[in-house]
Amino acid sequence: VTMSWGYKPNNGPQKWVENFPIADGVRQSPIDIVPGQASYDAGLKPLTLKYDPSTCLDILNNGHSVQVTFADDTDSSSLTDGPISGLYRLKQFHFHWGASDSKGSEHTVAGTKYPAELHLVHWNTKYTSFSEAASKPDGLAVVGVFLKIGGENPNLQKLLDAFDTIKSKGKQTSFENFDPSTLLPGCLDYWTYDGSLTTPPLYESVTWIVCKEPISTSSAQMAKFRTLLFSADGAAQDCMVDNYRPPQPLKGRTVRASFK
Ligand SMILES: COc1ccc(/C(C)=C/C(=O)O)cc1
Ligand SMILES: [Zn+2]
Repeated sequence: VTMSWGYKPNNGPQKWVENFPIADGVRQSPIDIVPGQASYDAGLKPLTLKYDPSTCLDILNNGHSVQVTFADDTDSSSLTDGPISGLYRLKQFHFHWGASDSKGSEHTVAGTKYPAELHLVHWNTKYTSFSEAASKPDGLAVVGVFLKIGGENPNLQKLLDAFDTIKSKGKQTSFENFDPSTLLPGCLDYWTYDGSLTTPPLYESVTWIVCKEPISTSSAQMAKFRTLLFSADGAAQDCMVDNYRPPQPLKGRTVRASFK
C-alpha cells in the first residue's frame, strides 16, 4: 500500500520532491529569517485582523497536525492591510511542533528554533473559494506566530482540552466560539516574504506574515501536543511530533520588516 507523505525518513521533507517537484521551487517555505538582512519597508501597513468567534466550527486531527476550521462563507473573520491588498478570509489555523522544546517551529530566526509555530491560513477573496485560491501566486496569506516556553497560556489551554477526543488521525469534534485573536502576540510587528505551503502540495501561493513577538506556552502544554497521534484508531500508536519542514533556500528573495 503506497504510503502518503509524512515527516519520517521514508516519507518526510527530504522525499516530498519525488511526488511534488515544486519542493525544489524558487519560492519555498519555511525559511530562516535573518533580522539583520531584512529590509525595513515604511510602506508596509499594520496588520488588520478581525476575527468573529462565531465562525469557529470544529477541531480536527488531520494526520499531520491539529487544525481548527472556520466558516468562510462571509467576510466576518478576515485579514486586511499589512503587506496584502484586498481582503483575505480565515479558513483554518494549525500548529507545528517538536519532540522536545528545543525544536518544532518551521521558520527560524537567525537559526533559532522555537518549540512550536501557529499558522493562521487566509485566502484571497478575489477568488471564489479557498480551493481555487490555494494554487494562485497571491491566493493565500498565512500569519505565523512562534510559541516560546514561558507561563501557561490559558487561551491555548482551551484547544488542548479538546485533544483527548481527537487523539488519532481523522478524529474531529465541534469547537465553537473560539477567538483566534487570543493567540496573537500583543505586538504585531512582522516580517513578510513570498513563499509556499509548507506541506504537500507545497503550492507557491503564500504571502507569509511572520510575527516577530512570540506567544507563551508551558512545557506541560507542549507535552499535551505530543499526545496527539499521526496514526489512526487501531493502528500502531505513532506520536505526532516533529511535524515541521526545515528551512528552504531563499533563492534571491527579499524579506521585508514592518518595523525598524
Ligand atoms: C488543496 O490542498 C491543500 C492542502 C494543504 C493546504 C495547506 C494550507 C497547507 C499548509 O498549511 O502548508 C492548502 C491546500
Ligand atoms: Zn503550517
